[in-house]
Amino acid sequence: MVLFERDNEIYRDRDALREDYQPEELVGRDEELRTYQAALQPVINGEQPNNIFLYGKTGVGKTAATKYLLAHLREDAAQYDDIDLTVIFLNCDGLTSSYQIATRLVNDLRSEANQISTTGYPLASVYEMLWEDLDACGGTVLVVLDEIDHVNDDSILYQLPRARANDDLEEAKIGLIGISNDFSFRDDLSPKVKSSLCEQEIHFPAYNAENLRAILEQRGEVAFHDDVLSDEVIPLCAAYGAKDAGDARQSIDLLMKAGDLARDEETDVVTEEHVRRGRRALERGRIKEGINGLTEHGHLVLYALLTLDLEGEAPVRSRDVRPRYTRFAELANRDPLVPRRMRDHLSELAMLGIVSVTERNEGRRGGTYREYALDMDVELILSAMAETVELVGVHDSIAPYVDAGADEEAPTLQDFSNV
Ligand SMILES: Nc1ncnc2c1ncn2[C@@H]1O[C@H](COP(=O)(O)OP(=O)(O)OP(=O)(O)O)[C@@H](O)[C@H]1O
Repeated sequence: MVLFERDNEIYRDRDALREDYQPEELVGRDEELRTYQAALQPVINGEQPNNIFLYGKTGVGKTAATKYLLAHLREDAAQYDDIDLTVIFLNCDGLTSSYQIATRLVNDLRSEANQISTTGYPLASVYEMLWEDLDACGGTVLVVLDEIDHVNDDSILYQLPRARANDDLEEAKIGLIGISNDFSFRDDLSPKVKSSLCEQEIHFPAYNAENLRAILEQRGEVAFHDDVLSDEVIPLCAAYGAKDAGDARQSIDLLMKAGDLARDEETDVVTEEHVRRGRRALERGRIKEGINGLTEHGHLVLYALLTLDLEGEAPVRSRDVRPRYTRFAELANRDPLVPRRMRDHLSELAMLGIVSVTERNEGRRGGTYREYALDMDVELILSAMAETVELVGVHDSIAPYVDAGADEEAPTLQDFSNV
């Protein structure tokens, strides 16, 4: 019996919609690419490279532009005998200190047999090794630090760009390219780091619907068979993308989700309806991830609000959520937070789009206050909160939603008269 059969009615190459796909051309980024290219020109001229700092929100093409231009730079540099170019690309996600970055760079420059341990050396010794290895490498070395805002101390951001001026390097010409989507990171840099790292700053603005359309058309052509996408699919994905955050990654994900839904249904056309449903599914995924990322008290506050909402009590003020939250915290064997901290959790839930907030006015003499209600469907929230429900018990109001056979061990709370 054949269980798996190849289905390629919809996709020509689905991988072209994945994060790791590097498009041959970047569309809608002409101006930024021109500035970036000019900033890299000294490398080809055999001059000391600029330090470059790229910033902009997530998914606006900072990494894609860097990989695209550096691939061309390498290729074009190869035709000049007097240019010896080395590029080291490091994503700083998971690397939080200058020490970790420096040891990674040393190991990237060394052979397998000469790797150093990632702990145990004084920072100054690691820098010494780094300067030696960079000089041994010689030529021009471009170090790209993507997601540079993960690095908590700025020592390396100061040391690397200034290594030559400080006489640490004689042979190698080093250029640092920092990439960040955290705007406060740039603003918080100390003046001395800012002046060396941000020699050339390039801002990548969010994409508008027209940019996103061009990007999606380019991807769509590679990923889908001809005539599979109905006319409204790409404009709709682009319009949603522009409305949300101008993030190309999010728009490409939406196009893929719509394609997957069409494929699962074994239809041979992707329609507007697939996009709309795909958007809802992705949204649910994001919310679920948001709930999963909350702390225990965040879950307890959400559980309290959920039960009040189901009992028809919402919109409800923070002070009226409190008794139930306190009771749930006690049942879970946790010390309840003070009211202000509990309110912070309600605000966080509102920021995630799980809870809606309404500002109310108490009339001429009173101040304003906020009321909270649930803004998400119950099953979705519950599916992300199984552990909390198990810890606290099943409140009467959620009983109809909890699969009876799913967890026979979970206690049921009958007596909520005091909360
Ligand atoms: N101008 C473009 N043309 C084609 N594809 C693009 C363009 N801009 C972005 N993309 C694609 O969108 C996705 C996200 O882009 P990229 O990773 O470069 O964003 P980023 O700005 O570096 O985001 P982050 O800050 O989250 O790392 C990638 O799949 C990339 O190939």
